[in-house]
Amino acid sequence: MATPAQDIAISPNRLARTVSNTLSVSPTATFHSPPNSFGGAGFVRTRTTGEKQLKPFDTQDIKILLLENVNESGRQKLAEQGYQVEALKTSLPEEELIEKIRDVHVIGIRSKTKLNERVLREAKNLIVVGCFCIGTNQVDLEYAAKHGIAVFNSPFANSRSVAELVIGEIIVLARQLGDRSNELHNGTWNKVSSGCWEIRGKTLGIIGYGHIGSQLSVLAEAMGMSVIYYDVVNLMALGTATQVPTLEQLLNEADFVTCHVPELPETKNMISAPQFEHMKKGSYLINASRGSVIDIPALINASRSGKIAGAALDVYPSEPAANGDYFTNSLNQWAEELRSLKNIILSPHIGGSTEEAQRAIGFEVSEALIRYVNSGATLGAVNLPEVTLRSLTLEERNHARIIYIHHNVPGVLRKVNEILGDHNVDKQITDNKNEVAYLMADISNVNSSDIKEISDNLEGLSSRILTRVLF
Ligand SMILES: NC(=O)C1=CN([C@@H]2O[C@H](COP(=O)(O)OP(=O)(O)OC[C@H]3O[C@@H](n4cnc5c(N)ncnc54)[C@H](O)[C@@H]3O)[C@@H](O)[C@H]2O)C=CC1
Ligand SMILES: O=C(O)CCC(=O)C(=O)O
Repeated sequence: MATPAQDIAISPNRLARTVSNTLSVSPTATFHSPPNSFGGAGFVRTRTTGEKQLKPFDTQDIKILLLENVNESGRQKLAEQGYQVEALKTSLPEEELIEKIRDVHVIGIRSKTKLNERVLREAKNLIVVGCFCIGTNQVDLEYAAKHGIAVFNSPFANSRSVAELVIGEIIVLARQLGDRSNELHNGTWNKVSSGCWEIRGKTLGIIGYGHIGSQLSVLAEAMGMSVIYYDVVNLMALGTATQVPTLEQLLNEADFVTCHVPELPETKNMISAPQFEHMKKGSYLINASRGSVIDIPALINASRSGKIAGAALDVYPSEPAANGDYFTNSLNQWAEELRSLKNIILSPHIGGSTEEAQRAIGFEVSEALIRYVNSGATLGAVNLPEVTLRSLTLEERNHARIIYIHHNVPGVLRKVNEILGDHNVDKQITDNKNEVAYLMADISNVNSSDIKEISDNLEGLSSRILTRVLF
């Protein structure tokens, strides 16, 4: 038998074939018989660490759809696992998405693809969603959890990029640099200082002091700004920043107001006509969070009246699906009016679009997906309880990992353990989030015929949402 070190050296194709030592049962997937290698002399190890690599079923059977130009680092990592990966540069119209999603076990998206109930209902084989971004508002997280679909994101890999963009925008707005640049592009020299300012000594008001807001706070202070912030949570101030108790106070005091809150019902139109009233005359507004946070017609009025001296928007209620698409009134009815305003920076949702951020997100999210597909660990999942078990080792032959996602109702553990009762349950862990519970158990003394029986019995329980057996 090959030693683990020798196994590492085998060709990728052979590796992909030979690691097919596990199976998974989803509500609709057909049962995959354990390969002959299960428990036999041909059992192949893929790591040198003594850790046994579990695989859900033949690796080449795992189908992954990546949309919205997910970074190559992520695509490559997933492909290296032997999975079938299809990567598209754009998001898809809903009907096309529904056609495609029926077939896949894993989908990777960014902020544009809407995985709503209508779409997820058709995703019969889907076990996991990777949001290659921070925001997860584009996914119906509750529906996904109730159907055993885990959702992962990258909680802070692009935070710094957004914070740096905002610093740039503060200076560009204060100096009317966008307008000057446009004028000169059009052949007009217009050297002015009226209404142009240094940012030193000005007050930055940050709404939402999370990963991005707090990072921005540090950068802004380093540039000589005073920072105040408003957040629904009481949070430790960095540097000499100060938390203010109300949004109104922040709006009254800030020269620059910047929004870094998630898309929630409570943050919809958080800055609308009454809030513009509270802002200082000649102040500036920045939004690189979500398009729903600012009432754009109210912003257009505030700009036309001179209440605000400028604004920078990176996000919009409706955003084009692909590069090259038009940003016109057919997309947002006020688009052309917005485009005509003075000292308004409009960027195409690029807050997190840097090489550094996209590469890091590609690695981070693809790793979470691989971990989930191969070992069932939910660490970092945003909609399921976070559950993990230490890896099975190479010595643990004829062990299987049971993953049972179920409704959180009384008596389930007893029934599950009755089903697992003929085997030694080496380790078991369970946790719940809202109405959904996630159970992982490693059992030993399992042979290939037991696996189908265990799986069928678990699938027969009324509490079952999704069963997977990895070995
Ligand atoms: N333009 C872009 O490319 C990007 C945009 N984003 C957006 O930025 C948002 C913020 O990102 P992070 O800082 O990482 O999120 P975070 O979750 O770390 O911080 C959000 C903060 O907002 C606070 N908050 C929630 N509701 C609030 C309310 N009603 N009023 C005041 N504060 C409230 C929270 O308590 C939290 O401190 C994301 O949800 C995402 O939508 C994120 C990355 C890139
Ligand atoms: O880069 C993207 O596509 C989305 C960035 C973003 O808005 C996020 O990370 O939430």
